Amino acid sequence: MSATIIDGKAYAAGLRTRIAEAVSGFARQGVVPGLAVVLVGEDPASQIYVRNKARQTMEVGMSSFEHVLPASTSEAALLGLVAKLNADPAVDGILVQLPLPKQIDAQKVIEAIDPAKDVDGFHPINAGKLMTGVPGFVSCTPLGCLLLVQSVRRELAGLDAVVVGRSNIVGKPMAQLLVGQSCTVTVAHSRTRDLPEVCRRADILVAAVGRPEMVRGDWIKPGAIVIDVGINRVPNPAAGEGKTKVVGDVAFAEAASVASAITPVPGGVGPMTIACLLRNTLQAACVRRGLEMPPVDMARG
Ligand SMILES: NC(=O)C1=CN([C@@H]2O[C@H](COP(=O)(O)OP(=O)(O)OC[C@H]3O[C@@H](n4cnc5c(N)ncnc54)[C@H](OP(=O)(O)O)[C@@H]3O)[C@@H](O)[C@H]2O)C=CC1
Ligand SMILES: Nc1nc(=O)c2c([nH]1)NC[C@@H]1CN(c3ccc(C(=O)N[C@@H](CCC(=O)O)C(=O)O)cc3)C=[N+]21
Repeated sequence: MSATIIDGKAYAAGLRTRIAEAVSGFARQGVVPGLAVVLVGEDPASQIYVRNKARQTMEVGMSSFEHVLPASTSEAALLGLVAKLNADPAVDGILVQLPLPKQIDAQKVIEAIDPAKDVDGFHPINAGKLMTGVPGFVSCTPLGCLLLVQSVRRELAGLDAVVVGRSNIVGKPMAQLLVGQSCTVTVAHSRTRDLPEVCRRADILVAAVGRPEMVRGDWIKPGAIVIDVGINRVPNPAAGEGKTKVVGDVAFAEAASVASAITPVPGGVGPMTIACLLRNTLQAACVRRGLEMPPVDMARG
């Protein structure tokens, strides 16, 4: 293995420390940023994950408002809660955990969130701002990915970037951010012809597909920076019957022998997503109160 392993867990911890410092500064002025997280349904993995967010929110000194609703919740009831959170002055950021149960139109819910509190950056207003280069909220996962790329390479202008995946929450905003850094960006997806060949052109390869270890070592350009967004739970018979483990969308060991830098799963993009959520909540708290956003996004954590 020759690649630098990009330690997202450590970077995220550094980012949270800088956020906590900024929050304690604001606390002296009587300002406490607040994040509301809404979970619909009892999926145990999501519950653990939402609890994790709540813990990290409180650890940086922010208020956390957790709303866990039954899977049978109606769209109207969820829209009602969103309206209440929009109007609540103690709430700076609102995150409604996706996916939502099928009786609820997720797009309707996303569009109901006040864009000034949309710390996920999923509202069309914020997506449009990203596309047009206007400051707004940038989706947490792509933002975290960009910070990790920049932790190993500051200047990205002119590099060829390939993003595999075109979802609204990861692939598309990731591509926009890389265009913003003057990369030449290709967005690949399930209809892409000869995906391995497309990936081999990438100086920066971002895999956001949701297919365990799909990207192989021989798809990687020697010296490339590889960012693995995938979170896939797969059986792990080596650890015992019925045991599982989490793997990314990239075959890690193979890729690490070709790339110059690579993010692991777990411990790469995932922890950055939550840290960026807290970062965006701080931004929301600043913008809503006319305060200046402290510089928390330095390169190295
Ligand atoms: N680490 C983190 O913080 C986060 C991780 N994730 C993880 O990232 C992954 C992607 O998430 P998300 O964007 O929400 O997923 P989606 O399912 O919304 O999108 C997946 C994308 O991958 C494309 N795709 C699927 N199969 C192939 C294939 N065989 N070849 C090429 N492209 C393919 C799809 O193409 P098409 O559009 O043509 O269908 C689609 O654009 C998942 O593993 C998810 O768990 C997600 C969010 C946060
Ligand atoms: N409105 C909304 N916003 C989201 O940002 C959002 C969402 N809905 N729905 C689900 C996806 C997924 N996602 C992850 C965040 C952190 C980790 C994370 O911290 N992962 C750790 C642990 C992985 C594990 O062991 O399970 C790691 O990669 O090291 C993973 C996945 C945010 N999402």
